[in-house]
Amino acid sequence: MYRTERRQKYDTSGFSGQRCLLNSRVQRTQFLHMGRTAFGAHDAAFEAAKERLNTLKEEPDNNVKLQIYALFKQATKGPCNTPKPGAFDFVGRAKWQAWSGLGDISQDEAQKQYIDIINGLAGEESPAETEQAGEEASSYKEIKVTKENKVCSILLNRPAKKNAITWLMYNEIVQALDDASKDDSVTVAVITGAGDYYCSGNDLGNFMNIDPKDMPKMARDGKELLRRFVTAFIDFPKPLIGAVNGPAVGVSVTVLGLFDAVYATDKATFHTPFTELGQSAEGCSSYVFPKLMGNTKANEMLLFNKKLTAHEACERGLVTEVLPHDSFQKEVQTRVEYVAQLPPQSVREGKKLVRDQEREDLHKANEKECEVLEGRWLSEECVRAIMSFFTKKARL
Ligand SMILES: CCCCCC/C=C/C(=O)SCCNC(=O)CCNC(=O)[C@H](O)C(C)(C)COP(=O)(O)OP(=O)(O)OC[C@H]1O[C@@H](n2cnc3c(N)ncnc32)[C@H](O)[C@@H]1OP(=O)(O)O
Repeated sequence: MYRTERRQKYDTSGFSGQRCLLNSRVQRTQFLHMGRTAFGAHDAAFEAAKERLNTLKEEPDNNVKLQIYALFKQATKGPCNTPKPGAFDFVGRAKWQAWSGLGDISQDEAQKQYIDIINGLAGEESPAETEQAGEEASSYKEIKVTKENKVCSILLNRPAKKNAITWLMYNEIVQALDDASKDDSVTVAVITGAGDYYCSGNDLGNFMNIDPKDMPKMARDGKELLRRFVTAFIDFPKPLIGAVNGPAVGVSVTVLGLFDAVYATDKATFHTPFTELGQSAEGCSSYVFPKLMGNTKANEMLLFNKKLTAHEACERGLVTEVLPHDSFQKEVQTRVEYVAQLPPQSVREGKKLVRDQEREDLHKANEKECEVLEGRWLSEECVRAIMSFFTKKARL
C-alpha cells in the first residue's frame, strides 16, 4: 500500500527548483576546502567538526550542503555581508540566499548549529564535544543524551531529516526519559533539536514500504509505541523543559502540552497538519489543547491545520516564553540552571500535585487518541496523503 519508489535522491543535472547543486568537481573541492579554512574560529568542537566534514562517508544532499555552507560563513564571518550574485549565477545565488537566510544569528549560535549538523551526519559526537558535554555521552543512535550539572539534555539528532521521529527514535526518547527519571543526579530534563528544526514530527517513512498484508500489524505496533511514548511524557516525574529551537511539526507539537515549561525562539513555528495527512490528534492534545486555548483555537490547529508563530503559540498558552533567536541557547540555559538547583523533592511533589489532578484523564485521552489513529493509519485518506508527500518530493 505504501510501496513507492523513494525518489532519486538528487538529480545531477544542475539547478533544480530552490535546490542548487554543487555538482562540479571544482565546487565540491571549494566546499570541502572551505571546511579547512575557518577564520578566527576558536572553538575546539568547531575545529573538530570542520575536520569531520572531510571524513563523512556519505556526501550530504544539496539542501544540507547549503545549510553547512551558510552556517560556516555565519560562524566565521557573521551575517551575510556580500552583494547578491547576478541572476544567472545560480550556485552563487543559492549560497548567498542560504547565508543571508540566517539573518543575524550570532557566530556562537551558528558554530553550534554547524557542529550539531556535522556530528549528526557523522553519527557520533566529536571527542572534544563529548568531553565538553560533561559526564555522560549518549549511547543512543538518533538522539544525543548528555548529563551535566543535574541537567539531562536530550537532543533530537537527525538534522538532515529535520529531526523526524523514526520508530527507533520514539523508543530512544522513551528510554532516555525513563533513565532520567531514575537517575538521582538529574533534577531536570530538556529536549531540543539539532540543526535548524526542532522536529518535523513523525517520520512519514515509518509508513513506507510495508506489505499490505502487514499493515494491520504495523498499525497495532504503532498504536502501542505511540501509547508508550506519550505515557513517558505524562508520567515523567521531574521538570521537563522544551527548548524549541526552530519549526516544530505534528507529535513534537502536541506533546509540548505535557511539558512543564516550553521556551521557543522567535523563529519557531507550531504546525499540526493532522487532517491534511488523513490522521488525527495525539499527545493528549485532544484534551489539553481545548483546555489551554479554548475549543475554536484548538480546532484551528488540530482540525484546520493552522501553523502558529511562536508568539501565537505563547498567547495560546502552549509556549511559556518566546526568546530572541540569537541569544536563545544562553537564555534557555539560564532558566534551566535555575530550575536545576531548586530543592528537587519539593519540585517533584509540586509537579505531582498538578499532574495528579488530571493524570487519569490524560491517560484516557492518550488511549482514545491511539485507538483512533490505529484506524486512521489504515485509511485510504492517510495512505493517499503520505504517498503525495513523497511523490511531491520526487518531483523537485
Ligand atoms: C509510532 C507512530 C506515531 C505516530 C504519531 C502521529 C504523528 C503524527 C505527526 O507527527 S503528523 C506530522 C508529520 N510530519 C510532517 O508531515 C512533516 C513532513 N515534512 C515536511 O513537510 C517538510 O519536510 C518540512 C516542512 C518539515 C521541511 O521542509 P523543507 O525545509 O523544504 O525541508 P525538506 O522537506 O527538504 O526536508 C529535508 C529532508 O528531511 C525529510 N523530512 C522532513 N520531514 C520529514 C518527515 N516528517 N518524515 C520523513 N522525512 C522528512 C525530507 O523528506 C527531506 O529528505 P530528503 O533530503 O528529500 O531525502
